[in-house]
Amino acid sequence: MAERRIDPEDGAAYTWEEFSAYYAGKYKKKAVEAYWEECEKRGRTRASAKAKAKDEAWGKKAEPKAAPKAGEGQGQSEGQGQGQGCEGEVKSAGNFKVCVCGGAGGIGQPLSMLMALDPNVKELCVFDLSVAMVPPAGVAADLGHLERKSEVKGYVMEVGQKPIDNLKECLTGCDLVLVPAGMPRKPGMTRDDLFKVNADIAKGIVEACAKFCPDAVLGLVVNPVNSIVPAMAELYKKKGLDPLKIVGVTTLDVVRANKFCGEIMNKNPNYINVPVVGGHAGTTILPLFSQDKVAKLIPEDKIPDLDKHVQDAGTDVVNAKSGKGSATLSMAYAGARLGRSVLAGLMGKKRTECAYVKSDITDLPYFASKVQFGEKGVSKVLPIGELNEYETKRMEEVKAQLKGEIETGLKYAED
Ligand SMILES: NC(=O)c1ccc[n+]([C@@H]2O[C@H](COP(=O)([O-])OP(=O)(O)OC[C@H]3O[C@@H](n4cnc5c(N)ncnc54)[C@H](O)[C@@H]3O)[C@@H](O)[C@H]2O)c1
Ligand SMILES: O=C(O)C[C@H](O)C(=O)O
Repeated sequence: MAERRIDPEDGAAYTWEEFSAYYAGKYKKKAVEAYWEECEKRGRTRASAKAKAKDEAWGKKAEPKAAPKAGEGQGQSEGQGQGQGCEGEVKSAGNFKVCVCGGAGGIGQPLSMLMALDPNVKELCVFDLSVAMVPPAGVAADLGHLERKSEVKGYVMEVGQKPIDNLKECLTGCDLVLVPAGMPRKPGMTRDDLFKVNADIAKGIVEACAKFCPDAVLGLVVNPVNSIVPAMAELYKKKGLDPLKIVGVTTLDVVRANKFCGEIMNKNPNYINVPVVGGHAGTTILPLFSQDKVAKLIPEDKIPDLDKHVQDAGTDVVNAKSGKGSATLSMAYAGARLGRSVLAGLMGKKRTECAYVKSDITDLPYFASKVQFGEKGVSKVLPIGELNEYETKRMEEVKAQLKGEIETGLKYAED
């Protein structure tokens, strides 16, 4: 039987013939060969055997790999279907309902587009306020013309109303709710300055999710992530729900670390995956360059500046946009990367991404680290791994800063 290898892009196993045919024309032959060499060898997994059997039962040939690699992110796959039953309540591919709250905003529109393009999304709900720059129904009508199977619906709410009174149809049945609803920074502001206004916005949405889609994974993009995630996760806990359904989206830090590392090392960032741990603001952002096979070759004297570049990247975009918002397009890209991984996990294909969640891997109750997504959302919060001397020192700074930001969130949940 021909050898199959797992493509980290979608976690499925392919023969060299399938793999090279898919990437031919997208990448040079040498790059495809190098990528194949990096892919884990594996006999056909239970999940892919199952998918094939299902396809045959439908009289279909196995579908070609669904999404182009160029311009799209890659979650790391971990032993697709192995050690984890694919039977039971696992949802099948292409059947997910996703909502983007704040879906007509700067991040919301491109994020909605990327999610509408995701072959696993059957229904996409774009929710926003009537004062949004475009009516959500307009965004939905526009996205509804993409030649994809996803059905896109718009939901609008008047300012001052409550999501819990308005979002029953929108949220019921959702598997994933992405939340870029809230105010962005202007030059001179910290993310913390957004706390009160954005926590109130997030609370309204989270309360509605608790009622209408308590099993959904909630990806909170809204800042300050370091405080809003603890606040919302504690609210979930109080309602008897799983606080690990609340996931702080820190994928953009990973995307930036990969990109900047690729620039320095003259390598394709698609082959780099630097874990970024801690939190999502200033010094709490800690890229672990020592843990990636390309990044660990960066000369030691270049690390402090590169680390700072990743920490400051959000502020650099805020300043470059001169008062007209913060990162939107790169954030949408990063959010869609996380979204794809969450949906893959729900389908029974484990994926690993960094995210900021309730955690016991340090002495802080919330922390960003590698997280494994599985059939119910977060299935494992993975340990930080080995740190070098520089990273060990930085970790102390991270914890000192993050502690206070977590407390802000916990206090909000108490009040
Ligand atoms: N986690 C990250 O890495 C990251 C990266 C970039 C931006 N952000 C944050 O994402 C948030 C959104 O940024 P943006 O640039 O898209 O802002 P934006 O102002 O362009 O869009 C926000 C949208 O949220 C909507 N909104 C406000 N209140 C709402 C409510 N109660 N219900 C539904 N929708 C509501 C607004 O109408 C608007 O359309 C900001 O808080 C920003 O700081 C996070
Ligand atoms: O910097 C911001 O305010 C937005 C976001 O957190 C980012 O990192 O780009």
